Amino acid sequence: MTKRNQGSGGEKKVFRSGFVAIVGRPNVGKSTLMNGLIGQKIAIMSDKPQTTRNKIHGVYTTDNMQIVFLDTPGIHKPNSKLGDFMNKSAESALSEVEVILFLTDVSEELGGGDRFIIERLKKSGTPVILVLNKIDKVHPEALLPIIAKYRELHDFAEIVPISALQGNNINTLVEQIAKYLPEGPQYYPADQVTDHPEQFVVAEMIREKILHLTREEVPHSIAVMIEDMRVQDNGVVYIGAVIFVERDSQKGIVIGKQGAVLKEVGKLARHDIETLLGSRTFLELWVKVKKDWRNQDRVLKDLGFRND
Ligand SMILES: Nc1nc2c(ncn2[C@@H]2O[C@H](COP(=O)(O)OP(=O)(O)OP(=O)(O)O)[C@@H](O)[C@H]2O)c(=O)[nH]1
Repeated sequence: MTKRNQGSGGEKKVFRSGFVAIVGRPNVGKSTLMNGLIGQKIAIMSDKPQTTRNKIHGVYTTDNMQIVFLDTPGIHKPNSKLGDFMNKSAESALSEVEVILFLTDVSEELGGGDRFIIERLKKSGTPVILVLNKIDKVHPEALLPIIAKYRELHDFAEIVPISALQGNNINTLVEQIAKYLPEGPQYYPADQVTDHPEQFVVAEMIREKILHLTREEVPHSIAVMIEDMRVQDNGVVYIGAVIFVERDSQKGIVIGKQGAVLKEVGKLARHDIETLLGSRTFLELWVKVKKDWRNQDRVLKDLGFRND
C-alpha cells in the first residue's frame, strides 16, 4: 500500500489497478475507444517499431484506479509458424489479465473472424466483457437480436453497448471494468508522456515486489531504474535494472541472506513482466546506495521524473 492511497482523514482509500486486454477484428474501433478514454493526456503510444508482442495501448488513470490496456495482436493471425508462436504468447497474456474487452462492430455481421477470436477467449478462462461498438450506426431495436447471437457463443461477464466515436456509454464501460480490478499499485505516472511506457511498468513491477517481500522494512522511497531493455537475437528480452536505496542497511535487506530476497524479487517480477511483454525475459538486478537520490536532478531525470 503506497502513501497516495491514504485519505486525508487517515482512512485507507482503496486504489485499484490491473491489466486489461483489448481484442477485436481490425477496424472495430479499438484506437477510437482509446482516444476517447485517454485522449491526448497520455500520449504513450509509441511510433517506434514494436519490440515486444504485447503493446501497451493506453493507460487510464483516475484518483482511485489505473487501467493498463494491452494490445494482444497475436490473436488474429493463425496461419504460420510465427502466427502459432504469437498465438501462444497472446494466449498466455489473455489468461493472466484481469479482464478482456472484446470489441465488435454492431454494424457488421458476426463472422468467422469473431468466432475464431471467441474460441481463443474461451480457452483463456478470463472474464470477457463484450463491447458492442458503433451503436450510433444501428437502430436501438437491432441491438437485442445481435446480443442474443453473441450470447449463444459465450457466457460474457458483461455486455456493454457503446459508441466510441460519440462517447456514448464509455463511463459505464469503465465502471464495469473497475469491478474486475484488484487492489494494486499505480504502475504508471498519471500525467507523463513517454516513448517507453513499458519501462515504467516494468520498473514499478520490480518495486512492488521489493516492497511486498521486505514487508515495509525499506521505505517507499526506493526507486528502480531500467538501464537497458532490448530484444536479444534469441528473442529473449534482456532487462537490466538498478534498485536505488538510501542506506547500506536497506541494501542488505533488499539483497537478503545469500541474495535470497533479491532472487525472489527477480523471480516474481519476471513472471509479471513476461505476461506484460508476451516474451521470455532475462532480468538482471543490481542494488545501489544513492544517498539523497531524491534531491539530485540528474538522477530524477534518468528515472523518468519531469518537472514540466
Ligand atoms: N460510426 C462510428 N464509427 C466508429 C466508431 N468507433 C470507431 N469508428 C470508426 O471506425 C474506423 C476504425 O476505427 P479504429 O479505431 O481505427 O479501429 P481499430 O480497431 O483501432 O482498427 P485497427 O487499428 O485496424 O485494429 C474509423 O473510421 C473510426 O472513425 C463508432 O462508435 N461509431
